[in-house]
Amino acid sequence: MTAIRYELIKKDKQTGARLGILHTPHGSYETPMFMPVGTLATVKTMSPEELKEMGAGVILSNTYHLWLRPGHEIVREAGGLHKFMNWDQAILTDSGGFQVFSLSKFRKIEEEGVHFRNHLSGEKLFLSPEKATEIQNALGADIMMAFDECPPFDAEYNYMKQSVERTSRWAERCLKAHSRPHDQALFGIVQGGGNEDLRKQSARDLISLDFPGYAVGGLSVGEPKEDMNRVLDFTTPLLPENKPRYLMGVGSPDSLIDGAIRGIDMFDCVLPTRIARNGTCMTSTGRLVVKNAKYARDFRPLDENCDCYTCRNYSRAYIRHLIHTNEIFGFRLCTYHNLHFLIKLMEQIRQAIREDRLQDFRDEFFEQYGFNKP
Ligand SMILES: O=c1[nH]cnc2cc3nc(NCCN4CCOCC4)[nH]c3cc12
Repeated sequence: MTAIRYELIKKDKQTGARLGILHTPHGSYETPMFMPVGTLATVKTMSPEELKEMGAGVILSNTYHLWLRPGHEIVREAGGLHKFMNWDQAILTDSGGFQVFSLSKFRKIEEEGVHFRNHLSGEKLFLSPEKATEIQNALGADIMMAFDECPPFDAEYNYMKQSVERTSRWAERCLKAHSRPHDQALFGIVQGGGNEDLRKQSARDLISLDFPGYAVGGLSVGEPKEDMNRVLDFTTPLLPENKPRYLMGVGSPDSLIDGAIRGIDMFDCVLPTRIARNGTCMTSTGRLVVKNAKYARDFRPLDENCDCYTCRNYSRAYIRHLIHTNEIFGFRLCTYHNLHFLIKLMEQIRQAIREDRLQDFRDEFFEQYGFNKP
């Protein structure tokens, strides 16, 4: 018996989307789902109560960042991440591989692991599949990720092939090092860039190791959205229907819809929380940069179709004033709204799957939001 179980409820008749339930030791959640990112054991400016109020279920934290600060041993002594951050729902931790590649200029990849520098102090560090697994076992997230390499999307074919094969060997080492498989589900991460044969090889290798869930990695790294969709078109069908599929680092409204259409169940991204702190908000008619002077006397809510706490109680003029004066409450109001917007979008996607009309929903949403039609 593994820590999590994916229950397939129904498939959309118009697309490759599916409605499911992800059962975890900290609750069961409908999929497709969006997972807010709380890199340093907090979804920036949000309290656990506010996250629950808006319908957040699974949230993310980052192995690399928590390893550096406060250190995984402190989190272990606190009783694990759930206790430490007072979050009694589900948690997923990324394995640190992506952060090493995205944060550290100097890095040396060897079979054993990756040598790199602490992005804060410059001190030399080393992460291996075993170390990344030990850290995640100490953090105690319900879902943890295998230690992988996320190469550039346009990496040279032979490099990409070597990287996929090493990531598969690392995945097996993570499984062997994993000390709590009944409490924490370890997901494998499919790599291979934009190469169909390498994606097939990576999926085959990982499926042979029988993970309880699979992530599609190596995407949302700057490649055009058409490339991401093309890769998903031939990758998600390779993955077992009865296991969850997680597309890492994806969180714009169009990509969430297009990922769900291609059979993705789980998404995460810093986008909604990051742009909120810059005063940029997602609304049903497109992005709204509330700090723009044109909203100085606009007393409407951010989004007239939204019933979130922010939109029920505050105006664009007030939020603009807060962002303009660098008031933290302004960041909180925009963050609350953006996360609520994406969590509600996932509910609309799930309802469209129930009604076998996700393609129609995509067309309506793209039209209203202002995304160009395919
Ligand atoms: O292959 C991966 N392996 C393990 N973790 C990942 C995390 C990932 N996160 C992204 N993209 C995040 C892109 N963000 C979009 C918003 O702005 C910040 C970056 N792509 C990712 C790929 C991987």
